[in-house]
Amino acid sequence: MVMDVHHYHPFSVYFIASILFVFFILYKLVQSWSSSNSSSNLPPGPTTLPLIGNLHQLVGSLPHHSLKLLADKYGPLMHLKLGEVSNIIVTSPDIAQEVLKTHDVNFSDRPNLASARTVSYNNTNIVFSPYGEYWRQVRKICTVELLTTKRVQSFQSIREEEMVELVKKIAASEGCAVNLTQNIFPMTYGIAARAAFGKKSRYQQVFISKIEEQLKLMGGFSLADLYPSSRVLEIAERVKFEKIHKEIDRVLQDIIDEHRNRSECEVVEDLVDVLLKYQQENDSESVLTDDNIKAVIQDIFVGGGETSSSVVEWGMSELIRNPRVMEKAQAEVRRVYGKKGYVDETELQKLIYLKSIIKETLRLHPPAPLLAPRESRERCEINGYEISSKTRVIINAWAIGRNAEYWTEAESFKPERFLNNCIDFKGADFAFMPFGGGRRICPGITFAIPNIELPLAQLLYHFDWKLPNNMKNEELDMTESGGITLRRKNDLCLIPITHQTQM
Ligand code: HEM
Repeated sequence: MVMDVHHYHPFSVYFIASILFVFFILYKLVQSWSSSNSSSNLPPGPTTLPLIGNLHQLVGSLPHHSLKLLADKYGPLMHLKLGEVSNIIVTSPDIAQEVLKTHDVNFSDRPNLASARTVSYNNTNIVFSPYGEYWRQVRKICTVELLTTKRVQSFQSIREEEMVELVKKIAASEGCAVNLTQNIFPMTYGIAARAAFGKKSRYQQVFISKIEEQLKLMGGFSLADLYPSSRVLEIAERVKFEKIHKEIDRVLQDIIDEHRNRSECEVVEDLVDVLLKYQQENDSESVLTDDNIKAVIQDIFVGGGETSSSVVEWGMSELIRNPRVMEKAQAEVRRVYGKKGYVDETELQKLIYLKSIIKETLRLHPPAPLLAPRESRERCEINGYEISSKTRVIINAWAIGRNAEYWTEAESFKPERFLNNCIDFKGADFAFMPFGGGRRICPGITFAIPNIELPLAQLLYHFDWKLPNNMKNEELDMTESGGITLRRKNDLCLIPITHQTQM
């Protein structure tokens, strides 16, 4: 009996404590549920669940797909709670215009994401730096020194050299299946690397593979970004990236040191030189640290390599699936370059049909389907709904590009829709914005376009193409992969047949 009492007492204390704890959790859940479902003036959206909000509604397919399905039900301005964070999802050109034009300044911030902090040297790259003086400064250096039309033209010989290598490699596999994906990505990265840190660096290959590894880790939603109040998740996120970040950092520091130590006469100025010069010349207040420089070089490298390659890859995929378009494009390229006998940059302006093919590819396969996340700085109203400060903004450019209200036969690949009109991707047409819009629009458009036009023109001029294993054109798999950019899930493998040019 005595034993029983002794045994019973401690148990009952734990028991009561556990009951109280369960009640406390239930109370918190109900509280968070009712607060997230009660605000009357939020944009419409599905009911949120305790703790996870609407996360369960994004499970199972790629985020831009599930967000489109939800928007079909709840409208083009939708509210979702993802984890503990309020988001608005924009799925129409009108609302995109409100965000990117009418309220441009208010939505020019980026959220402070745990997943980005380590790799972006504490948000000191261009993409993730908060809207303000530092962002203005680094963005300006890059646009003025690297991304102007004149500077981009000066990289012409780099592009042409890399293309010759590509054509040679493909021609060597005449009649056999070639993995185009594995040829295109390194080539475009090679161009970006040479523009950013000069003549082929001995670090180039290792840098490319490390960056690809890092991009894979960055794909998908990160728990730490969904629950920013959790210190544990934040630390876990940092640990996840620490090893790869250290490796990349070592390569970048070597590149910077190598640039510092070389003699002036051997220099053809590249981005690293420009940033180092800026570092030396400026007063201590606006000086760039080595970490700032590394953050910016990474931006240019990833922006310059990853996105343009995926457009070339999707463009070739669509051309194979649409033989009529392929023939018309080949006829144009072969007519324009027929006399010359080779493709260079001087005639690219004449490839009107190819340009419309690239626009159509960007409409259906924007490399950044949800652009880059934004965050509101202050409370504001859109369409009569209240958007509080620090709300994250996701613009579903992929869904807007496929919206049947704005595009006829929206799911079909029809480059002709871009002929004889001036719809462009420079930020004025909110139904078509693969490069985003407003003051944080992609600054790399001028750099990107020749990196897409030139390889496509080469591939169309030199080769006819067919699918391996007697596959029919329409059977080509077009599944997308999840990740930071919208790549093909499976590599694109095609058989090249060298085209005999008639002089
Ligand atoms: C087809 C090629 C490309 C596509 C589709 C693309 C797309 C984008 C998008 C959607 C954004 C976010 C814009 C926004 O928030 O509204 C962005 C930002 C950015 N892109 Fe690109 N990009 C491409 C090529 C490039 C290139 C070649 C570079 C540099 C050489 C580059 C550098 C950047 C940078 C630095 C930002 C951050 C801008 C800021 O936050 O102020 N991009 N890009």
